[in-house]
Amino acid sequence: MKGLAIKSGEVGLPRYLLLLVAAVLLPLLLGVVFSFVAARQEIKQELETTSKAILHQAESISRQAWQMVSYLGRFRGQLCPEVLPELVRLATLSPYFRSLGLIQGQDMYCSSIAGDNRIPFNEIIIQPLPSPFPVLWNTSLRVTRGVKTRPAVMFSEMPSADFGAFAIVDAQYLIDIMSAIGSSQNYLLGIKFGEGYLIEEGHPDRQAFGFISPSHHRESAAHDAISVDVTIPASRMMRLWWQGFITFLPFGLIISFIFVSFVRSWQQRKMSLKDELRKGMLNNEFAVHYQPVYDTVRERCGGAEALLRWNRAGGRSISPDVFITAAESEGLIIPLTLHLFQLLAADVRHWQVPDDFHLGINIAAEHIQHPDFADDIRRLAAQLSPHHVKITLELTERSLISNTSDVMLKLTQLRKEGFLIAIDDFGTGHCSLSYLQTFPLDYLKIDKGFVGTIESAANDTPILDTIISLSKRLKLAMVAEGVSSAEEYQYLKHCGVEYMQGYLYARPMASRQFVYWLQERGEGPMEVAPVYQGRH
Ligand SMILES: Nc1nc2c(ncn2[C@@H]2O[C@@H]3COP(=O)(O)O[C@H]4[C@@H](O)[C@H](n5cnc6c(=O)[nH]c(N)nc65)O[C@@H]4COP(=O)(O)O[C@H]3[C@H]2O)c(=O)[nH]1
Repeated sequence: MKGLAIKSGEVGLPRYLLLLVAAVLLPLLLGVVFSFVAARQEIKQELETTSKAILHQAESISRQAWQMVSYLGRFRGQLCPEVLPELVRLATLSPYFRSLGLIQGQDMYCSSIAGDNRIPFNEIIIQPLPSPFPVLWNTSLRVTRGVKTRPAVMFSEMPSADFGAFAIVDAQYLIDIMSAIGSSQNYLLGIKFGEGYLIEEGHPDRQAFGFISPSHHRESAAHDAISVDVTIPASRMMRLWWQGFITFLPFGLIISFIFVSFVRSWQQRKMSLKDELRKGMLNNEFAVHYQPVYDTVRERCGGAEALLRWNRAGGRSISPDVFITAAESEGLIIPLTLHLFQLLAADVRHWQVPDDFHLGINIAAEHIQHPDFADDIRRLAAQLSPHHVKITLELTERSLISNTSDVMLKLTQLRKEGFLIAIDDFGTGHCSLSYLQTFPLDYLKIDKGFVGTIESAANDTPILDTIISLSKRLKLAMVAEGVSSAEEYQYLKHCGVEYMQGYLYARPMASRQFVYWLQERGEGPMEVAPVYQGRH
C-alpha cells in the first residue's frame, strides 16, 4: 500500500517545532512588550510629577517676587538715600532675593547692592532691554552685574517711564530644588522664565548619557510664563523596563510552560491518532459496511453504498466522521481509501448480485487530485467487475471546486469507461450551482438533512423541492439519503426521486449480512406502511 509508507512524525514536524518555539517565545515577547508599555507609563508619570513639583516651587518664589516688586512701588517720588536703608533691609531679610532696586527710564538709580548709583539697567541684567519696556516683565538671566557666577531671575514692574521697581531672585534656590528632585535619577532639569536663559541642573551631555527624546516634559504657568523641561535618561527607562520584565518573568515562564504542555499534548494526540490509523490498517481493524439503495422505479435493490467502519481492538468503535476527518487532516485519506479498496475486493468475492448492481464509494477530494487516482479506480474495477459490481464514485462538493480542469478531465475519462459519478451530501458544501452543469455527473445525492425536513417542516420544504426540481432540469438521477420514515418515502416517491437510501429500507451492514439480506429482500419491493396524513 503506497500511502502507508509515510513515516511517523514526518508530516508537520517543522510546524510542530514552530509551534513549540512560538509557545515559549510568545509569552516572553508579550512580557517584553507589556513591561515596555508599563515603563513608558511610569516615565510619563515621573515626568509629570517632577515638572509639577519644580513648577510649584518656581511659582511660589515668583509670587513672592511680584509681591515685593509691587511693595517697592511705594518708593515712587522718593530719593535714593531716603529709601536705600529700607531696600537693603528688605533684600537682606526676605528669602530668595539677590537685589532689589528702583528704575527711572532705562536706568537703575537705586539698588540694595549698588546703592545710590545710576547705572543703565541693561548693564545690571547683562542683556538688552525690550522696547518698549513692559509694565510687568520677568526673565531668567545667565548672570547679573553683581554676581557673575550664578543665574538669576528678574521681575520688574514699570507702571510709567519715570518710575519702576525690580527684584532679582538668586537662581540657586531653583537649582537646589531641581538638584534635590532630579539627582537621584540623573534627570536633566531646566527652568526658564519668559524668553530668558534656560537654567539647567543635571548631566548636561545628553549625547554621551543616552537620553531618550520622548521623555521630555514642559509645564508652563501662563501668567508667569515659566516653563520646565524634564529629560529622563534612557538608562532610567531601561532600568524600569528591565524591572518590569523581571517581575513578569515568573508568570511568563508559567504561561510558556502551559503553552508548551498544550502544544505537546496536542501533537501527541495528533501523532497517536495518526499512528493508530496506521496500526488500525495493519491490524485489520477496519471493515466495510454496506447500506442498500432502493430503486423506486424497478422496486428492488439497485445497489449499495460502502461505508467504512473502525472497530478498535478493545471493542471500541470510532465514528467515520471522526476518523475520516482525521485521516484527511493527517494526509492518510489516500492510504485509507486504498485500504478500503482492498477490503471491498475481498468482500465482493462472496457476492452474487444482478448485472446492473452499483456500489457507491466515497472518494475524498485529495484523492481525486492525486495523479494515480484514475488508475487506482481502474484497478479496483478490474477486481470487482468479474462479480458484476459496477462502481459509482461519490464525490463531495469540495472535490469539484479544487483544480477543476484536471478533475473534470479525469471524471470525463472515467465516465466514458463506464463509471458513474454522484455528487454526495448535495447542498451542504460550497459548490456553485454552475458546477452541476459543467461537471460530468449522473446522480445527485440529496443530503439527509434536507430529507429530514419532510417530517419536521410541516408541509413546507422549499430547499428540498428546489433541489429536486434542479436535478430534474439538469437530468440528474436522484438518490435521497437518510430516508427513515414512510412519510419521507411517500413524499420523495411522489416527487419522482428514483433512489432511496436510509434506515427505512435497510441499515448499513457487514458484508456477510448484506449477502444474506440481498438474497432475502434484495429482489422485492420495499414494505412501506401507508401514510394517512397525505401532504401532496
Ligand atoms: N440518521 C440517519 N443516518 C443514516 C441513515 N441512512 C444512512 N445513514 C448514515 O448516513 C451516512 C451516509 O454516508 P455519507 O453521507 O456518505 O457520509 C459519510 C461519509 O462522508 C463518510 N464516510 C464513511 N465511509 C467513508 C469512506 O469509506 N470514505 C470516505 N471518504 N468517507 C466515508 O462518513 C460519513 C458518515 O458515515 P456513517 O456514519 O456511516 O453514516 C452514513 C450512514 O450510516 C438514516 O436513515 N438516518
